Amino acid sequence: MSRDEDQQYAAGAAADGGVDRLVGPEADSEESAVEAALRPKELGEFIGQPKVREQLDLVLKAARQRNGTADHVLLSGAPGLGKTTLSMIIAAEMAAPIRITSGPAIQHAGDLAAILSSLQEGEVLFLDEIHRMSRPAEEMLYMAMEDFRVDVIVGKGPGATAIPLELPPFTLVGATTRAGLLPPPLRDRFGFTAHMEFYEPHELEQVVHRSARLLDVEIDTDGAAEIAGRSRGTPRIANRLLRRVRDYAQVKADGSIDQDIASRALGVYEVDERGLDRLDRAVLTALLKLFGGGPVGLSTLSVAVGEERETVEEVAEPFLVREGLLARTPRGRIATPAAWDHLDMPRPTQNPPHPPGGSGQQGLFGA
Ligand SMILES: Nc1ncnc2c1ncn2[C@@H]1O[C@H](COP(=O)(O)OP(=O)(O)OP(=O)(O)O)[C@@H](O)[C@H]1O
Repeated sequence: MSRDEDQQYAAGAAADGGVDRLVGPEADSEESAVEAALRPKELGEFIGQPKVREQLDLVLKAARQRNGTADHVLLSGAPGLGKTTLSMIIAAEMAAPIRITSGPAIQHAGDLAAILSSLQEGEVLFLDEIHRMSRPAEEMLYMAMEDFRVDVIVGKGPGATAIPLELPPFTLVGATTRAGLLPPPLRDRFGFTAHMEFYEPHELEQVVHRSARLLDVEIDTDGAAEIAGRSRGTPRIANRLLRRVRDYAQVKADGSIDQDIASRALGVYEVDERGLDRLDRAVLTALLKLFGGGPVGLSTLSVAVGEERETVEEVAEPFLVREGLLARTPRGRIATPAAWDHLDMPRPTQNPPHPPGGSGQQGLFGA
């Protein structure tokens, strides 16, 4: 297909709202049904995270042998790495039902009491974003986790009384993107804590192959590798990119995916070989072209790319930092040598020029 045809395809995709932050790690509102279909259902099907799998397998097997309830589990890690999936696997492996809720949905202790008091014996309670629960709910959870009991407060003021309520044993699976935000008394009440890492490219390749099989799409090894390499270490993004490449293959070719199709399709969606999208590249390009690689302040950089400060800081920068393309320093943002290479720009041979009114200090290329 010609470049013009690809551009027309891109315009059509944009009109569908399809190109907006294709590489964002959070699920978008329409994604949950598709994700449900692609979730591994048992531990043996779960790809990657070998240590977490091995340890969790022991925890669950031991609980089953004792005919007991599994210890409370805390899962931490970036969005889209499989925390929800793993919580469902825990329930399935324990042949237990699962209740799913999230920290922001529990604003009052009463909300939590209602959920806890309706749990069945052995049920798994998945509490996503557990670090965003209200303080009173969090305190109620301490007792529930440790003693399987809550005090329900009836009445207000001096006449208020606490009525103790026994709970059946249950397994709490808490998920958080930042374990460090949890108060230590809460963290300490989990019997098993697992940190989920970003996935290796070969693991994401397996995710892509598995999802392609479930979606009934033909894909070869190089096609899967191409998608995996652009998926930012995140299965959710790998699955999303696969679906977009599938669209392209269906509309523009015979429906099967090879490296050429994958690379053209993701070119249309402006996701480059390393997984950077348009916003990431705009930030990097401004940093290199306008500010000679920095250091430059976040506000200035944001104005230069026409985005909010928060967008640059929270949406673009974390991945650029993780990829070793940008560094945050007390003097401002600086590009690393790898950034010049990635954008195919010659590395400056001496100290980069300083931004107008800049600090006059040296960037990574400094002596
Ligand atoms: N190890 C894995 N193997 C295969 N597919 C996976 C794996 N981990 C995640 N996925 C897929 O990635 C998608 C996102 O996973 P999941 O919803 O579990 O992530 P999460 O960490 O709970 O994200 P969030 O924090 O945003 O809720 C799901 O469709 C799931 O099928």
